[in-house]
Amino acid sequence: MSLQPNGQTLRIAVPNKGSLSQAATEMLRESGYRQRHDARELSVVDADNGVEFYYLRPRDIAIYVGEGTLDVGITGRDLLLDSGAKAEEVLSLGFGRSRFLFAGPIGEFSDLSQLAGHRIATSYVGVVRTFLEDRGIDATVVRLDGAVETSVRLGVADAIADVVETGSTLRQAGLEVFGETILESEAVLVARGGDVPSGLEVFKRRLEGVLVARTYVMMDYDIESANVEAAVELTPGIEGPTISPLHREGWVAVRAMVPRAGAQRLMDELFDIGARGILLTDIHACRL
Ligand SMILES: Nc1ncnc2c1ncn2[C@@H]1O[C@H](COP(=O)(O)OP(=O)(O)OP(=O)(O)O)[C@@H](O)[C@H]1O
Ligand SMILES: O=P(O)(O)OC[C@H]1O[C@H](OP(=O)(O)OP(=O)(O)O)[C@H](O)[C@@H]1O
Ligand SMILES: [Mg+2]
Repeated sequence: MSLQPNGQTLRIAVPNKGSLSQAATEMLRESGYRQRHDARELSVVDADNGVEFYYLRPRDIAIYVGEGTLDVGITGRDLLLDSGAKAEEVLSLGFGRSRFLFAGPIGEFSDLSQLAGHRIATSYVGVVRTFLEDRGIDATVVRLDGAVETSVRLGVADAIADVVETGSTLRQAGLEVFGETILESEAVLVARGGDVPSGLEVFKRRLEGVLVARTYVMMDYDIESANVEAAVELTPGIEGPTISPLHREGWVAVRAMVPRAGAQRLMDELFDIGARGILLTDIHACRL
């Protein structure tokens, strides 16, 4: 078994179900790790990489990591904050994005101060209590496990605080958002505060490699040497673009990583200043 430098396996918690589960598993696969093929598997040992994955409820993951039972985990920022666990965010992972907001029956609430004396249903009691306390709003928090939007119609609560992605669940329930956003969430890598478990740096670097590979593409083009400075301003790359001689007098080949977003517009601009043979290719993995 290939182990971490101190001979230990890095133990990693991964969401077993819900919104984060599939994307987390895909990201780990892209990072070169073995993942489960059957949703009933509880853990997977990847001996070649010296890691072990435990598939757990995303809500519980920060608790396992905070207690030190597991070394690192993937969960939602909102779930991490709600848990109150002694775990900290070490990397944001760019998927599972959501907003956490208050909502009430259409036309009934317009300002957060109106929540005073009312009942607010939520599955995120920790986040909501802290938010209300910080603003000195005295309201009753009703803990529900899910389907929070229905609670208002059934008379269990006057307003809700919940995860909103597209907003379609709120609309269906006849509710509307009011007040400021409580928090913006996405999937994050969490570790125990203060500790740097052996193997975490390698694991984190692999995930960062996937994030970069998803965010950037590789651009190649040929251009006359006279125009290369203008072209390089458009494609500065990360460290600096690679410029190689072409077997054609007065021309060079340029290679640079560019952000995926806007890459087509960049190709148009490069063409306009004389670049030709402009190619865009995906990056599968990288270490910067
Ligand atoms: N549409 C969404 N609904 C719920 N959670 C979402 C959504 N989009 C992103 N998330 C994020 O996923 C995490 C919640 O995942 P969790 O598995 O606990 O709930 P779920 O996806 O609602 O699953 P469940 O079927 O158990 O209710 C949070 O970090 C939340 O911000
Ligand atoms: O803004 P939307 O795109 O509509 O997504 C948000 C809804 O999705 C989740 O519910 P889920 O389907 O997980 O059911 P649950 O309430 O039982 O957790 C979340 O709790 C919201 O209700
Ligand atoms: Mg849910």
